[in-house]
Parts: sequence; C-alpha cells; structure tokens
Amino acid sequence: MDANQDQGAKELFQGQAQLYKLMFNHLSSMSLKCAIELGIADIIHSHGRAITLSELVSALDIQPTKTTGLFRLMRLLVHSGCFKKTKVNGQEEAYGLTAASTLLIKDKPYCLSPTVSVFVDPFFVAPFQSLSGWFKGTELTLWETVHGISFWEFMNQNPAINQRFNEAMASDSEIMTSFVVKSECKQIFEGLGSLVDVGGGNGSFSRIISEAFPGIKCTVLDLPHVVANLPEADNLKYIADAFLFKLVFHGLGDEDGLKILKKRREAIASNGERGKVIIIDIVINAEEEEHELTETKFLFDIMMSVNATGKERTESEWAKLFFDAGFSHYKIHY
Ligand SMILES: C[S@@+](CC[C@H](N)C(=O)[O-])C[C@H]1O[C@@H](n2cnc3c(N)ncnc32)[C@H](O)[C@@H]1O
Ligand SMILES: O=c1cc(-c2ccc(O)cc2)oc2c(O)c(O)ccc12
Repeated sequence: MDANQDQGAKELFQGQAQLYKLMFNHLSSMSLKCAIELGIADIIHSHGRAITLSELVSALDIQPTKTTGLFRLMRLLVHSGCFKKTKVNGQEEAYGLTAASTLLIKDKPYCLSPTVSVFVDPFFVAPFQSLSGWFKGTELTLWETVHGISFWEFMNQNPAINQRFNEAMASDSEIMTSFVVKSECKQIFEGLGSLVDVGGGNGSFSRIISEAFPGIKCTVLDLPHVVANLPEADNLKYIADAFLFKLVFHGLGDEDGLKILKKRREAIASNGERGKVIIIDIVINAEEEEHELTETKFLFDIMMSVNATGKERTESEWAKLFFDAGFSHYKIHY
C-alpha cells in the first residue's frame, strides 16, 4: 500500500467507527437506564468505598452467570465517565462514583435519576423513530404526529407522566437554584419584593428562592393540571417586581416568545419603567464552550423543536428577541 492508499484506508475505518458510534449511541442511554434501575450508584454509595465486581454481583443479588455481562456494562459506563475504575485493597479493581453518577444517588439533594428515567422512557424516545416522517409531513410537532395531541395536552391527559415530567423539572430547579443563590446571579434576586414564576411547574424553583430570599413574595403561574393540589408556603402565593421564565422560552418559537416579551415590556413601561424580566434558559455558545456542552445543547434543541415548536438560542438570537420586544438592554450571566 502506498501512502495515499494507507491514508484512504485509515479514513475509511475512522468513518466507519464514527458511524457505528452514532448508530449505537442509544445503547449508552439504555445502559444508563439499566444502571439506574439496578441502583448501582446507590449500592456504591452505601458501600462507602469503591466496589469490586464480585461485591457488586452479590449486592445486586444476580446470578454469577451474569458477572461478565455486568463487567461489560460497567466497562462501557466507566468509558463514558458515568463511573470510574480505581483500586481497592492494594491491587483489586473496583468501581467508584464520578460527578455524573453522584447525581444518580437517591435521597440526595440533587438526584437526577427520575429525570433520566422520564427522558429515556419509550413514550419520550419512541417519537424519534418517526423524525424523518415528521420532516416530510405537515404536523407542527413530532409529538403531535406520534401522540395525536400537543405536548401539554398529552401531559394533561396522562397524570402519571405529567407528575414524572414535573418532578424532573423540579430536580433541574434544585440544581439551578443552588447555582443562583451561591453565585453572582444572587444579585439578580436581591432587593426584589415580588416575583411571578411563569410556567413555574410545581413551584420548586420559587420555593427555594422564597426560602433563600424571605423578602420576595413569589407567585407561581402554570397550567391548571400542574398547580392543582400544590401546598402553599407563607411567601409563596399562586401576582410583581420581576417576572421569571425558567426553561419556558426554549419551549416556544420566536413568534410566541416575542408576544410574551412585548407584553412584559409594555407592563414595565406602564409601571414607570420599574420591573425586570429574568430568564433562566440555554444559550448556545459554540465558540467558547466545550464541544460536549454544545452537543448537549444541540440535543436539547432537537427535542424542543420536535416536542414543542421551541428552540435553543445563541446569544445573538436571544438579543434579537429582546430588542424586537422593545427592551433596550440585557445582561447574560453564564
Ligand atoms: C419545561 S417546564 C419548566 C418548568 C419550570 N419553570 C422549571 O424550570 O422547572 C415548562 C412549564 O410551562 C408550563 N406551561 C406550558 N404552557 C403553559 C401556559 N399556556 N400557561 C402557563 N404555563 C404553561 C408547563 O406546564 C410547564 O410546567
Ligand atoms: O420535552 C421537554 C423537555 C424539557 C426539559 C428536559 C430536561 C430539562 O432538564 C429541562 C427541560 O423541556 C421541555 C420544555 O420546556 C417544553 O416547553 C416542552 C418540552 C420539553
């Protein structure tokens, strides 16, 4: 083989490996689902230190014949960064928790297991089998193509899934509020007397904000089936110095987003230029952020476009929305 042929063969095999990785990406999600269902992170956590394969087999109470299967599952999950391989008792190989799997431990303040479970569930995953059909068809969303009704109507008609979706959003809020109350973002909420959390789900974000800033009277606005039967806290009422939209605009196209922002701009103008809009959402920043983070945002973008006519936006797309709505300035805290 000459050098050109050698290069050609190398590219051929690299292309094949790249395609095969994409083709089997769903096996990574399903392996994660399996690890959650088996409770592997919880087992390692209660074990108190990294766990060997044989200890894991006995803690899982599975047949010894499944040992190699478990070894291969853990090898993949270690490779993708979900768990890590370390040594115990001098030389014995063992599995430990990483930043990702620590978030799978149940009964910890930040647990994303229910979130992962919802979004890898067949009712969320199955529609994507029909993605090309949706491109060729006329329905507004893939969700409607497959389920026959809009995303929010589906949630209304399926209380159990609605509850799991709302709990997933609440877990996201717990993590987000921990950033907000500890970081420079804190100043955004300081001095506010009242806040309306629009599309605030089951009120988790507002509950944590009202605890961290007792001076803020929070009001949660959401759809009737979401806010029904929610408990009320003293300064958490189910109207404001600020209007908060957390993960709301990414579910909306520009036309609907602009309508809401224009209303807010008019309200601020008629209130003597007092008040502000706080948006907690995704900003695509491909030039400056890590490749993997951008990829995660692009995955969210596909999900928003097919589930709910929404989109993830770059800073210039956000800026256009704000200026088109009549706002003169904005500040982004990444
Ligand atoms: C992605 S969730 C975000 C929930 C919450 N802000 C959070 O970040 O945890 C979007 C929320 O918007 C609510 N929503 C959708 N359409 C709405 C409408 N027309 N009026 C009020 N809320 C709505 C949904 O019920 C859902 O709770
Ligand atoms: O289908 C979704 C999913 C989300 C979502 C998932 C996970 C997160 O950590 C945050 C958000 O958000 C949605 C949304 O805001 C919407 O309007 C429609 C659908 C979805």
